[in-house]
Parts: sequence; C-alpha cells; structure tokens
Amino acid sequence: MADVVLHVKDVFKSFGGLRALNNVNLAIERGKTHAIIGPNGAGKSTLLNAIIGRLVPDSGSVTFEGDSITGLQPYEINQKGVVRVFQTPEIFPDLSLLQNVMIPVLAKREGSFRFNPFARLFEDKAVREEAMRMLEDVGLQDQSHREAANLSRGDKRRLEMAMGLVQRPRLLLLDEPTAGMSRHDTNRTIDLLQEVKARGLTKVIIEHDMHVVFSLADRITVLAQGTIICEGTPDEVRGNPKVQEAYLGGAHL
Ligand SMILES: Nc1ncnc2c1ncn2[C@@H]1O[C@H](COP(=O)(O)OP(=O)(O)OP(=O)(O)O)[C@@H](O)[C@H]1O
Repeated sequence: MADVVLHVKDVFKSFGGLRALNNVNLAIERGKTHAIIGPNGAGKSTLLNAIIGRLVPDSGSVTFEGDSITGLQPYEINQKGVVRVFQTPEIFPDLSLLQNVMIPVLAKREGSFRFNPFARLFEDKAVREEAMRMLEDVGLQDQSHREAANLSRGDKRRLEMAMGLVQRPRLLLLDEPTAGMSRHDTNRTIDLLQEVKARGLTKVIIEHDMHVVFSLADRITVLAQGTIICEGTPDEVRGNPKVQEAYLGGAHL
C-alpha cells in the first residue's frame, strides 16, 4: 500500500451559501510532489487553509502522519512539520538574507528567545552556521549580507524557500511559487524546486502556471467548484476531457 503522509477525508466547507469544498478526499504520498490545480475560485486556497489549520472544515478530517490535525491551531500543525511557503511575502525586508534565515532556525529551538532575544538573536554561532548552510543550498550565499528588500523576485522566492526548508519540514506546501514572476524567474524557481524534489521531500503545490505544474508534479488533483473532478498522473490529467472542459473551457493543457 502507498505510504500516505497526509490524508484529507470527506471534507466539506461552506462560506454562507457557497460550498467551497464539497466532499474532498486527498492522499499525499511520501516523497511525491502533488499539485492541486483548478480555475479561479475552485477551492484550492480553502483546501490548503484546511490543511494548515487556518480554517476548520465543517465536516471531514485531516490526518498527518497518522494523527488527526483537524481543528488544531496553525502553529501546532506547523510544529508537526507542515510548512507553507510563498502565500504572502514572509521575509523581513530590513534584515540581511542571513538574518532572515536565522529567525526560523532560532524559532524552532525552544528556549532560544528566553533571555533578551534581540541581543542574542544574530550572535549564536551555530544558528548562523545552520542559516548560512541553507543559503548555500539555495544559491544565495554570496548575498548573505544584503538587505532582503533589495532582492529580485526570483531571489526572494529562494530566500523564502530557505526559510521554509530550514524548518526541516515533513510536508512542504508551496502556495503559487511563481505568481507574478517573469519567465526567467519562473524557470529559476522550477530549477530550485527540482533540486528540492531530488531530496525526496513531500510537497503539495498550488500553481496556476501549467508549465510549472507539469515540470514538477508526480500527481495532480483537479478541483472545480469545490469538487475533485480528476486525480492522476500528469499524463492522465492532461488527457482527461472533463479537465479540459472544466478547467480551461475546452482549451488544451
Ligand atoms: N473567507 C471567505 N469568505 C467567503 N467566501 C470565501 C472565503 N474564502 C473563499 N471564499 C470563496 O470560496 C470559493 C473558493 O475560493 P478559493 O480561494 O479557495 O479558490 P481558489 O481555487 O484558491 O481560487 P484562486 O485560484 O482564485 O486563488 C470562492 O468562490 C471564494 O470566493
């Protein structure tokens, strides 16, 4: 049987009269990159928010590594190793790249903030080294002392990725990683995500750019109006007429 890391089971969520998730079932397999796609308003963000605890389903359950996480607070789910990156710019623009990556390293070390956090914050040698190694991993080591505000969009994504990866996620949720990017930056981000994929990390990706989806996904789930209309390999999804109809009004994926 497949090794399932995250299970979404029979999830419903309505906003007033609008059913945003309608009996959604999802199984994310270990080590796989699983894309969730669908037209605007399909329910993708609602589903992601149900996974990370930003909203609670009306009914149904979410299970991570065999434990129910339904109804837990976002920070509790994050502590279990479910990490989301990219939804909003989550970097600290006035800090250097190195300091940005040091913050999640410190945050995951319980007790680090106990004494006068700001004096100690960026002086801890071990924390600096861990953050620096992560910057090397994403190719930003030469810019570690730059202010984060001055980065290109593509490099900001690399920095956010470093801040996510340094938390040692067991499940990484990528929320529109290439939104608003140039083709050049999109391609650099695909390269970065492919490098991460090679490490075997389990990932869920929400993305509108089909080039990105088909470059990275092992499996794809298609949502339309809150309902899953198809789930399969990229080839199965690409060839499914229901998907072409619902997702792009008959255009070819
Ligand atoms: N907090 C909310 N209150 C009311 N309606 C909401 C709320 N959040 C989402 N919706 C509605 O639920 C439906 C699903 O929205 P959702 O944002 O999950 O879709 P999406 O697939 O992520 O869309 P997009 O690709 O445009 O981001 C939409 O009709 C949206 O207007």
